Amino acid sequence: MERLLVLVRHGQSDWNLKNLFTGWKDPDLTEQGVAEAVEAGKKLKDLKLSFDIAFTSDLTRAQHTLALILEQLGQTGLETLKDQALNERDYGDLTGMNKDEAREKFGEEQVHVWRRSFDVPPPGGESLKMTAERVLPYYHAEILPRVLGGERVIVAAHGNSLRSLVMELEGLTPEQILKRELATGAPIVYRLKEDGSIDSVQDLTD
Ligand SMILES: O=C(O)[C@@H](CO)OP(=O)(O)O
Repeated sequence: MERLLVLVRHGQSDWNLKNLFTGWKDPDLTEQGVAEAVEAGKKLKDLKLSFDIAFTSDLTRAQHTLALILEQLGQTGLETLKDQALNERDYGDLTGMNKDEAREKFGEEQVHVWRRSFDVPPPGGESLKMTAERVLPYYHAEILPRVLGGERVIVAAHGNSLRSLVMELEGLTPEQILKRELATGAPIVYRLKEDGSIDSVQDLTD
């Protein structure tokens, strides 16, 4: 049995381009983001992958990325489950703020802690730990059983919701996940063992 799980972060969004904290805000993809999603679809097609079910968040940039990938695969209309459990981490009061301006205002170190520490939430928002506390129960209840049951699964979501999933899958420590960045539009292809641990991983980042 194949037990295929592909994770892909959405392509560049309008707010990625403008360098704004995005979180639960809902900007669409830029032209470059569209191109990245199409490229992701082509890479999966080159590997001759196809899927039985897709999961995505409640946010446009992830849904749009998934739609463009499925188009490349000739799988438009694939059964897709959308859930806000897979949304980006909520950036709270930082949402909409320019990341460079935030560094000037609060200091480089503080902003880095808010962006990449495991358990320090940005003011009014979610830490990676809090994000994991909603992503992982959803993963274990809805996604993993499908993979273990032999359905080929693709998940299109966000930098931090996927980092929390990668942390669990790859067994990374809070220190290791701090340094793990996910590129926009770069699929990671996992094949899992019967117990849900990783059999093989192929990162399709250029
Ligand atoms: O703004 C955001 O929502 C995220 C993802 O783009 O940013 P960061 O890289 O700071 O986690």
